[in-house]
Amino acid sequence: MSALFDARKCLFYALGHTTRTAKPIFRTPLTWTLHEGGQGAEKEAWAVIGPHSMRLVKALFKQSDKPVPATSLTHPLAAQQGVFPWETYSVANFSTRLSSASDGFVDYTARYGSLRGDETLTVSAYLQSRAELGGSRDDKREALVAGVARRLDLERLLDRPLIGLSNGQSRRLKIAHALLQQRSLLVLEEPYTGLDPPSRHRLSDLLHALHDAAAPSVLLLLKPSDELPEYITHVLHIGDDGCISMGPKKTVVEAVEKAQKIADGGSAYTTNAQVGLGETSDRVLVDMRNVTITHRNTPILNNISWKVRVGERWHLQGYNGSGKTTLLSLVTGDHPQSYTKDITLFDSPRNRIATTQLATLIGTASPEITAAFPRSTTLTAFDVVATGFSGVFCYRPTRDAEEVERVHHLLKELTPDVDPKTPYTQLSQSEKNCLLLARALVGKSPLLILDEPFQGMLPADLKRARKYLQTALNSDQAVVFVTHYEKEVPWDIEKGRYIRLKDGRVDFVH
Ligand SMILES: Nc1ncnc2c1ncn2[C@@H]1O[C@H](COP(=O)(O)OP(=O)(O)OP(=O)(O)O)[C@@H](O)[C@H]1O
Repeated sequence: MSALFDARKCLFYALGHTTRTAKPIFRTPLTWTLHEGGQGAEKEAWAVIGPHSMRLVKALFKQSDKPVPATSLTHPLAAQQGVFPWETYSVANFSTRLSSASDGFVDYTARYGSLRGDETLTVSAYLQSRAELGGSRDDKREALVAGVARRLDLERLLDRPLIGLSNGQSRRLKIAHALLQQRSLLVLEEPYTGLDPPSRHRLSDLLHALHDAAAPSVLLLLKPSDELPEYITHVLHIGDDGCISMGPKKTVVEAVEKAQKIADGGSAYTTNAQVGLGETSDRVLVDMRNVTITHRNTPILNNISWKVRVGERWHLQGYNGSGKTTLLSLVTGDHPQSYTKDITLFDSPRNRIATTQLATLIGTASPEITAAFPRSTTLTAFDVVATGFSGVFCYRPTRDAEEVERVHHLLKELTPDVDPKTPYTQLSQSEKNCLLLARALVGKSPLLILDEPFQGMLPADLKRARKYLQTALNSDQAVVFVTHYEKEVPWDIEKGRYIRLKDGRVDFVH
């Protein structure tokens, strides 16, 4: 089998910058050959770790940065197939939801209501259309889609509307989409973020099998904090300084971990016994009694009763699709069925309290909000945090000096390297996530709903954010923290409260 690319002492320069005046993007000359399906001297399976990994992939395949010398980068497989190098790979990227076609605000609550027009597009129809675009022949298309749906455990979901898929389910669909393009290499950008542990294992097994059979070969792009799947044998690490180190997994990982410990003084996941716990009282902020939610005869939540009191710190857990986001949408008032259920919020029956008022009483951060936040906005970093006072998605002027100071305080604590005047769109994904967490915290709301708030954060940002949650919340603020990973919970989980959902039911609570 041919190599996808062959780089020999290759340096990359930003287009338009001469090699005389500019520094190379990556400081280390790259010598790396990626073979299909891990062929070669050893069967290699590679992961690239570091914030600029996608830039490296684009430089290698699209020459979006200039390779120097020009002869130092070749693409034997593309040459053999008579195609362009960028036609030999597809990318599955997980930073936006599938339904978000525009640059404006995406109404992430639409999934809870009655669906209209293009919102009714089903998983099955979507996959068929992607297979068609991927060039699959009519007579082969059905079988191809059925095979991909089976491998990604999507068969049960084929009749669901796209918009109804949970975060984890839509990730599997994105991988299916990339597979249907039938390229030689599948590049997955942070595929594990937001997946529950069994789904992670299943995905690793699938990627391993695909890669081994070169059907297609797989290249993973991961964050430094991600666990490396077992089947990965080799790692290429790009440091913040642009230096590249590469080789067998164990050697590279040990060296990187050592360097990181020295650089930032230890792990992000330390917890002292009492850190982060609030002072509880008997006042109940959220009271749900025997709540059941169905969508077109599909049961989503089943007979849920749950109370959240002042100062309580809750860890909410449950596998992908178990109903966590739906449960929280009843608390935030985003779910239309919340009006007709037995739910009391902040001492009022749900139908007596306006959703806009709830938005000021609850600070929320979630992958849905991250994906929905307008990308065509002119908002600056400062403005984005200030929208949190009213929980809105458009410019909201600060009212007084106290509000201005509060925004600056959070910017300093959570994004110290970001100029408050920087347009939101120019920031990295990790910086955006920190700002959206600051947005949730800015109003010091009595209730915080933090749904996987660390998703997409780089280790230094995560460490800063977690420390802030441990030390700077008011003791009477109640928090619901959603994560698949106990080590992310900012307080001592033995002392905090816990609720686990399974198939829409409360499976365990303490
Ligand atoms: N409008 C809808 N139509 C059909 N099914 C829906 C709809 N909205 C949600 N669902 C289904 O309800 C289930 C619960 O979804 P929810 O987003 O609450 O799960 P979750 O626990 O938050 O998952 P994740 O961890 O993946 O985010 C999923 O199986 C989802 O497909």
